[in-house]
Amino acid sequence: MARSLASNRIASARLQLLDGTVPTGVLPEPIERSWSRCISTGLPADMAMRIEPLPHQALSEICESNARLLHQAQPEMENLHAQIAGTQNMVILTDAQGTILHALGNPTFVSKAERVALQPGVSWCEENTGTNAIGTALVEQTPVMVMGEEHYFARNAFLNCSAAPILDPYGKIIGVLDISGDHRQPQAHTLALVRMSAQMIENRLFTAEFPRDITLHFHTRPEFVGTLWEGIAVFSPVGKLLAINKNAQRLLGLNLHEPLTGTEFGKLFDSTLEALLDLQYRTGSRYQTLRTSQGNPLYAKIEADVPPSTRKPTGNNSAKNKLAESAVLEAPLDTLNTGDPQLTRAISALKKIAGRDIAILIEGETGTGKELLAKAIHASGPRHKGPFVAINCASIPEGLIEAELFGYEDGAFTGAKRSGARGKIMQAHGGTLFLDEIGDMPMALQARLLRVLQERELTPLGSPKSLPVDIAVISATNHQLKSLVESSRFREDLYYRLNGLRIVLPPLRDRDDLSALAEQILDEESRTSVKLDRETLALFKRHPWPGNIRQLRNVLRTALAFIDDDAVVYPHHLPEDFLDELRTASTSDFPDLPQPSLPTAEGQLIRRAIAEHHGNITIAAKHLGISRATLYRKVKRLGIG
Ligand SMILES: Nc1ncnc2c1ncn2[C@@H]1O[C@H](COP(=O)(O)OP(=O)(O)OP(=O)(O)O)[C@@H](O)[C@H]1O
Repeated sequence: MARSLASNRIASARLQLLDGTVPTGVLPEPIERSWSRCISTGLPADMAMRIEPLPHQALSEICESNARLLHQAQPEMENLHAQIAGTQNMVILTDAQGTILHALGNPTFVSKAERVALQPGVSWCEENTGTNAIGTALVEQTPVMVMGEEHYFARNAFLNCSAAPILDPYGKIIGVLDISGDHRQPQAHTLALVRMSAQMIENRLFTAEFPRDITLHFHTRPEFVGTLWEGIAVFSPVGKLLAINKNAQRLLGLNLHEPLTGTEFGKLFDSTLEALLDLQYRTGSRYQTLRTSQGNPLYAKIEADVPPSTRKPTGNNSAKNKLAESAVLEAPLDTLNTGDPQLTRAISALKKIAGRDIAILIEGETGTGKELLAKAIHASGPRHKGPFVAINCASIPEGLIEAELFGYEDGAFTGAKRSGARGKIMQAHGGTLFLDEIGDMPMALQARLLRVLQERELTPLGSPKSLPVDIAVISATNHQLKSLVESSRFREDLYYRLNGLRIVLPPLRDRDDLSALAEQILDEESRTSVKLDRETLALFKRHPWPGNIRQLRNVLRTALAFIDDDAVVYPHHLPEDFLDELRTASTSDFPDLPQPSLPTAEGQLIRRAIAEHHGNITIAAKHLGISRATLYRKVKRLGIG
């Protein structure tokens, strides 16, 4: 019904178009503007267009001058193509003039004559081809979707197209990524997919452009650093901005159209580049926290070609102190209290012992927020100006964990850095050491750790001297540590040392505050106010949530990419994995669950997560907030090799 109303509206709009006028308020705004532009340039809407691809030589020259774009776009196009394989769609890349450089997919959905339009060398600029996603995205400088008869020329009505401009690191449009397909297919998620892939290409262009400068990857949430949503800014060694991506401009609250090149680091952040690099040098960590010039917290990964060991700390103490103060930015304990009674009790117990250096042990399933809680405890206590140093005992190879924790002296073992290294325990001096997945710490190290905790001093590998160390210890585990003690896999004496106060974080399925938690996450994830539909909340309440709050965050983040103008998350916005898990968990309760529809943005995220974690499915699954089994199933279904 809605469909036929829409097609009646567009049919009558087309009749007016043939009379040379554009109806107002009938078409989406970018289409209306584009039709008006086409009319004002005298393009006749009923013109019988001839498609003339560029001759081979001219196309080769254009491809050569766009080699950088082609090189960085190709892998993302292949990813995208793998996801839409089997649907009637093509992935297309054009240059900044709208000329097709590369197209993937077999356009069997169109006639031979129409196929010509989708091949390399054909121009889709608005001036020649009228309203179309590629040309209109170039003029509007924003992602655009053009459906069937919204195309200015009737001969292009066989297509539904979604296109997003691709910007170079200096903010200039250098091309367009587009998915074009059969106009009879639903296109609900295509624009989001294209937008995400264009962003990935932009991030690749960034990294490739500045291999030898100082690059900051940052976000307001630590887990977003290194993802599609991260902000990237590149600085010269003297702290002048060389380039910045759109995400970074948004995160820093900057005007997207203002020229920014040359801006001083200190104008964008509440610190100097020198101080940040010093902090990296002193802590030995590329991951640092800092604030925007308006005081908003950010998490950053620093990529500097200057090896930290060759840098000397500057004597600029005020800048250093300013940064050290801003190094702890976690939410205080109260913000984690969203109304679950078990958590309320835990937070009240934690407040009572604040500042008493009682070792805290946090138990809870994966993704229940153990690390977030540890950071909040640190931020709420008297050590909050000191460092918070986290170490994941499960992810460091057994042979390296000792050196990581205790540090080593110059030449302690082959392959060690000549200058030696401070271990994580020493890095946490004056602050908090967070031992994540403590249950996986090898037995031999448990004895050494126990000694440090008892004697409050440590001896680096290869050193004859002990050094005093002042740390608060918080540990966390997905297991019940007591049962590891009972099966002799964890030392009892260490267990009691670590367990001054035991906090058990409830799994999400048992929490009473799911709705409040989801709202809080939506507030954090979205710049505008977004609501959960009643049915969505009902589905949430029935879901087993094996990935807990991490999974909830990922589900909401994906859904946000797909929501419509009414800013409400409906069940059909939810990702496939979530619905799959729900179907498995409650087949009879929800016969109306949205049916699977490939492609979704999930495939994209999964590929990225697997690549980023070098094929490690366990860590990729954790990063995505889904179980290993679900990830394997998904990988198989999407044919991700
Ligand atoms: N109370 C909360 N409010 C909002 N987001 C939360 C909350 N607790 C956890 N999260 C989010 O869930 C994700 C996982 O949190 P965290 O890393 O602290 O969990 P964890 O229990 O330490 O996980 P793991 O055991 O797998 O290391 C993060 O994205 C975090 O931001």
